Amino acid sequence: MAKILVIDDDVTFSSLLERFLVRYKHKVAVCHSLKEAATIFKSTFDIVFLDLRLPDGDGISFLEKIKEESPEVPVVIMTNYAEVASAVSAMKKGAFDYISKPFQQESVLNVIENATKQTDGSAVVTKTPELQTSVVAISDKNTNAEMVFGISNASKKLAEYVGLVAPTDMSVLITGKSGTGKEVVAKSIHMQSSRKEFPFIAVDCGAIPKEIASSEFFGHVKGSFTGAVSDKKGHFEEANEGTIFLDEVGNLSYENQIQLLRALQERKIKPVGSSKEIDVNIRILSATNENLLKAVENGEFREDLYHRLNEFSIKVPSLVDRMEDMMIFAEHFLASANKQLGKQVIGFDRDAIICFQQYAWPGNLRELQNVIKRSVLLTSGNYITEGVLPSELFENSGVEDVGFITSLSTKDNEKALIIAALEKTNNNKTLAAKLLNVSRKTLYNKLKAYGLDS
Ligand SMILES: Nc1ncnc2c1ncn2[C@@H]1O[C@H](COP(=O)(O)OP(=O)(O)OP(=O)(O)O)[C@@H](O)[C@H]1O
Repeated sequence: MAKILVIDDDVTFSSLLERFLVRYKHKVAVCHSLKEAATIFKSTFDIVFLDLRLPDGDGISFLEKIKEESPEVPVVIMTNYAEVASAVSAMKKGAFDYISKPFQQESVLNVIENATKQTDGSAVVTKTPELQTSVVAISDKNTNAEMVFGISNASKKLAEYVGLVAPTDMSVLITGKSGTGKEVVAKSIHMQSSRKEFPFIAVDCGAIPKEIASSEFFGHVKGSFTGAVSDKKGHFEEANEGTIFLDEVGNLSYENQIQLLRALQERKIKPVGSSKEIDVNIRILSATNENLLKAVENGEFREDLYHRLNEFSIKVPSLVDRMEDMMIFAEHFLASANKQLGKQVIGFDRDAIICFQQYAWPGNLRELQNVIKRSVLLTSGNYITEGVLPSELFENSGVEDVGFITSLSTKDNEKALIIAALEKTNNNKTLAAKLLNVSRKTLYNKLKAYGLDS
């Protein structure tokens, strides 16, 4: 286990590297500017991964500073292919080695092994406890056991809304396409609320036949109908003091909607066949992947119930709208697939990652999770390769552009993507701009900035 400092302003890249290193039990601190790096850096780090181009200065100057103050700390330069010459000159100035972006997982592991071998070990025992704590805190910020918070703006907004509404007792309607993680969001709201010690009961409203819905929700007494051989508690009573999550709430029959509304208004339920009312104190979270407002307009869903359920609404983004998070989720699903299947697949090779980036993921996170689990099962080597990915990932889904759009948001492969887009469109700038989802003007500015305008 090494203590590693990553200095890179590319948030996506540094987050991927951080997660990868943490998976290998390293302690990682990340900073995105030289100013931040200057405050956090101490000789107690075993290795520093340093980008050469930072917003507030040149990585080489920071390398020189480290070599002056703590010459024993190995510094690994991170470069684009185009910058290899600068990396070599950095090595002349004392850098230990360099890795190219996007990083090959094996190269990173090798460089760490070599770098830690060369240090004499004394640095490891001189670490301060305070540093260890702060480093762990940084590494843990994006995950908890079940839910991964991404780094995209859409994910940040989602986490913010969840954090805001969770401590209140408001009913929340969670919308979003199938497989985006609506139930995970509901659970997270429950776990961040004062009801977290009480039950979280998830009910799939789409799976309950309308004839038995009231018995499922409110329970029944023995003998109240054929088959009611004993008293049964309903979901509302089971969830008492806690949270009930009504998934696919749009599928409830009109009659069941009336019963549900009554229970919500009166906060009392009456089991089928019983004359006794039972007080319930529950919070309602519900989810739908349909347009419930349209169902209201069409008279299929009661407007009064809609407003009861929708005191606050949260939209969970589709995976294509949070592609910056994709590899974070992929790493998370890889770790759980390894655990479930007793395998030790290390990661994804470059072509597999590109394939992931160019696919539309209509089934969202659930599909990504399934693809990864299947791939882990089929992988006999250390890395998931294109060869084990299902064929639908290679079919032209019409969203090839999506890979470009999202990738373009990361600085380091921007130039390569622009070149690829120009090649693909035979140098037609209008089409290339369309493919990259930027305006022609933006493309011209970027061509100029990268010296591609000649
Ligand atoms: N933030 C997350 N972190 C980790 N895993 C997640 C996250 N969001 C979703 N998942 C996983 O993705 C899968 C789909 O999530 P979930 O069942 O919550 O989606 P959903 O939107 O409720 O789907 P549906 O509309 O089909 O009911 C689950 O296996 C879940 O564990």
